[in-house]
Amino acid sequence: MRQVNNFINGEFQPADSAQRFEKRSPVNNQVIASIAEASKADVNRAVQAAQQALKGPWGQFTTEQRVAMLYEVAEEITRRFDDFVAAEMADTGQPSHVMKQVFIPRGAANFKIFADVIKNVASESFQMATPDGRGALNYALRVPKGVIGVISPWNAPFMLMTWKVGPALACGNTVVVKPSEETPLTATLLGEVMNKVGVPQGVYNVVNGFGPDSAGAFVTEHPGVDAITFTGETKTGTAIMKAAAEGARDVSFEMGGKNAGIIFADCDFDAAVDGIFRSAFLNTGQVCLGTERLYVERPIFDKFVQALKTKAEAVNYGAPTEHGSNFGPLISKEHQQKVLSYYKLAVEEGATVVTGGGVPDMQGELAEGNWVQPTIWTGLNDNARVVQEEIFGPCCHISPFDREDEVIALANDTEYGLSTTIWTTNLSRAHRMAEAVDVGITWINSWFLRDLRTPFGGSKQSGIGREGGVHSLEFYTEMRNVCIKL
Ligand SMILES: NC(=O)c1ccc[n+]([C@@H]2O[C@H](COP(=O)([O-])OP(=O)(O)OC[C@H]3O[C@@H](n4cnc5c(N)ncnc54)[C@H](O)[C@@H]3O)[C@@H](O)[C@H]2O)c1
Ligand SMILES: O=C/C=C/C=C(\O)C(=O)O
Repeated sequence: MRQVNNFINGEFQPADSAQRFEKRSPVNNQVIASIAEASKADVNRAVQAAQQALKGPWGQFTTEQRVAMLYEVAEEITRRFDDFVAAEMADTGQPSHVMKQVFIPRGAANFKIFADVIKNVASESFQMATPDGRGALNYALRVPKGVIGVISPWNAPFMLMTWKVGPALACGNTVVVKPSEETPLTATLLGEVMNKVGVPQGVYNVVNGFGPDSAGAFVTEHPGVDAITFTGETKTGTAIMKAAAEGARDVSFEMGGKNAGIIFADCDFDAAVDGIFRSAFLNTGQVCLGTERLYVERPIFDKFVQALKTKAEAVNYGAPTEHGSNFGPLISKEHQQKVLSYYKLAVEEGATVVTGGGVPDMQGELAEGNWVQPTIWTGLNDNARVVQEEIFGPCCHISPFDREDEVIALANDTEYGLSTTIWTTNLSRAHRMAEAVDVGITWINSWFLRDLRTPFGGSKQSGIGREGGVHSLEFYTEMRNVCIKL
């Protein structure tokens, strides 16, 4: 069985305490790896290594040298593409085409984009008048923040972890990464890449373990960690923010969502059905940007529900290694139980189950996997728990609407504000809607179409701060103003 160790100061090391935990496959719940569980002492060593690296060669690198190194990291990820695809498929059980087309290429892209940003960003400068008439010149310097704690989730592990490690390193910081306990494999593989291309020891460290009273809390509570970037559930973000308050350390948070999809009758119908099918069911619904509430203009409501149902009923369940499978399991038994509890609750709350609502009939060892059916409901009020709470499964509730102001109010009736996907051919309406829906990311006639230079993040309880392009620099660098009296 695969033995996964922590990666500290450029070395793969078992835990100080020799403690380990098991990683199970989502497709059949067989144990596939044994993971070293980092103790407080291990996290301490990782933070110290990261602090030392700031003072060592990495701290002396010019921007050009860092940029060249990050390009090499991206190229080595691409050279080892198949290893990353295999590791991520083993961890998540998701289909190979999703890994190959979206998640693993994004890992390499996340290093390249921030190398390009840091290479091209200009420094801000202001000239000012002074009473003696000679004036003064101000200019801003950007310096690394220090050791960045990276706490990442399981749903798109490599993409979401590198989305933070890329900019952190581009800006000259060092990192201590705590990947999700459910998906440690690609963060570990990245350690091999770092060593291969010669990233100095201590720049990239990985400690494995859980959240509270474990590696997650040890990282976020460590006074040597200068700032924390986190992707995960809103309630975890709340706990991490409390830890970050000690020492008044900065945070960047990407958190939960209960994203609304809005379909107007004038949309390109087939494109809208395809887009919503992806947004509700890609990655078995385990995408923070996914649609769990759908509002469809009344004239096309019945036709839309029927079209989405037909597509949902045509998925091919299967392990990623099985030919033709395009729909994977949920990440864990625990998450399967959570999603199924919402399937039950929907019925109790009075939903009409259009399709799904249970577990598919799987054969052989796959019967032990964390499968659920893609599920569509109608008929619930907007205040039903199923319409208000993030489920993070392959499911959505569809309501009809009649007026623009009505659907804006419905879309905004949530504590979250991550993203929305709006389908209409009326450009004026698209602009109006984009201003009115209170989210960080609005997609018009598309979903999850990503330009990595754009600001990415959520409003309300979906996030704090924006990452992407130059916006990442706000968090990953400290800005200093220099004022020169002329
Ligand atoms: N907004 C976004 O960009 C975005 C992207 C992906 C996922 N998400 C959200 O992530 C969630 C799913 O991921 P998850 O279940 O892995 O999230 P999670 O919050 O349970 O865990 C995320 C990470 O935090 C760690 N953690 C848990 N408790 C901690 C604590 N007290 N201190 C420090 N670390 C702790 C976990 O071990 C894991 O590494 C969903 O809510 C989803 O919406 C958001
Ligand atoms: O599941 C959440 C997906 C988040 C996506 C990103 O963070 C990204 O595309 O950069």
